[in-house]
Amino acid sequence: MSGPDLSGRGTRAAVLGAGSWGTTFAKVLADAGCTVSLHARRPELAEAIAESGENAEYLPGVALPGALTATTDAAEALDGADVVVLAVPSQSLRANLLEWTPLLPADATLLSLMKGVELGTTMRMSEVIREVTGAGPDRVAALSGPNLAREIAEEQPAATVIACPDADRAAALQAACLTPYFRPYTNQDLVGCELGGAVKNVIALACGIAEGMGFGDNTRASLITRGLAETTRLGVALGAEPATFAGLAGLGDLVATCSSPLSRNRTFGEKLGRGLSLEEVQATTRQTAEGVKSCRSVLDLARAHGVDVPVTEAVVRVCHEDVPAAQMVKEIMSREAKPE
Ligand SMILES: NC(=O)C1=CN([C@@H]2O[C@H](COP(=O)(O)OP(=O)(O)OC[C@H]3O[C@@H](n4cnc5c(N)ncnc54)[C@H](O)[C@@H]3O)[C@@H](O)[C@H]2O)C=CC1
Ligand SMILES: O=C(CO)COP(=O)(O)O
Repeated sequence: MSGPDLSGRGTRAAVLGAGSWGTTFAKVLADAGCTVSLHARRPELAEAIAESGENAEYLPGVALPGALTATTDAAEALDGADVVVLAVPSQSLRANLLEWTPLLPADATLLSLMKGVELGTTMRMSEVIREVTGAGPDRVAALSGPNLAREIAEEQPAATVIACPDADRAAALQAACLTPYFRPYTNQDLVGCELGGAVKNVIALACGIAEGMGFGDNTRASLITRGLAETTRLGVALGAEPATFAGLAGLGDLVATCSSPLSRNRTFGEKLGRGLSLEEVQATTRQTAEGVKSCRSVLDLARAHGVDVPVTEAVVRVCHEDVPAAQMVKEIMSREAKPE
């Protein structure tokens, strides 16, 4: 086995980022038997979590387990950690990691929960992690799947994928977060799992826009299916396994996110579809809708590899080029007719 044994009790995990998903996944790890330190940026949030056993800002009403503590001190959170979980917005990962890298335990597994592609570099999150920390490929993993935080925090059953090129490391992570309500599968296709997660946010924005315009289930199903086709094309061009996109990190996450009112990306799109401007929608939410920024890096990545991604292109035009949603629909529906 190439990594440390993380299975069962005794695993120490640091979760960096105390938003919706970081807090929820910290609870999953604690429920699976790990000792968990959750790092929050703001002292008042860490204090409130410590005092009330609840992250009232992001997950009101969810009782957090006793094995979970919260701190604003990154060194304290990372001290002796076997697993370091990264759960900040994708575009802030690099800056955060520059600060945290000197504190990382030497052989800790670095697990990304993030679903985005870095603007400017078009790097996936695992690539940013490796570049900033210098960690080898066997130490860096990603978790992705149909995992709307609120549902998992309420212990509604869900499955997910842990992707790592090192199968032993993936299996150890699987054991560290397996609970009666959370079922992780392993996969060695890191590229496919990360891309599935990042691109589905863009497709969910498109589905939200369609919903906001008053369109129904046929439109959503068409966007999901053609969105999956373009995600798969891009993934395969980058070396991913096509089968990954039929799995939990592909179709599974796409269906959940494109259909759920809990999705921040879908909800963001819905407001755009109702006619609000990007700035107006941004003013209504503090939480991260990754697709709003990542649509541009996904498009850059696709162009760099000569891959056609019409749904992503349409989302970029509505979000960043002031193209009205109705015009976007006209453009997408008048593309050249072709075989499926
Ligand atoms: N919420 C969900 O249901 C799920 C989210 N994800 C992914 O997990 C990642 C984190 O998402 P959430 O926890 O939902 O986000 P969130 O918006 O709820 O929380 C983000 C956290 O990062 C912290 N942070 C650190 N540096 C920051 C900076 N420079 N700017 C803004 N915030 C900063 C914030 O204080 C906050 O605690 C995203 O990539 C998202 O796509 C993945 C699966 C499910
Ligand atoms: O990734 C998610 C579900 O798997 C969460 O989606 P949102 O970021 O759109 O809320």
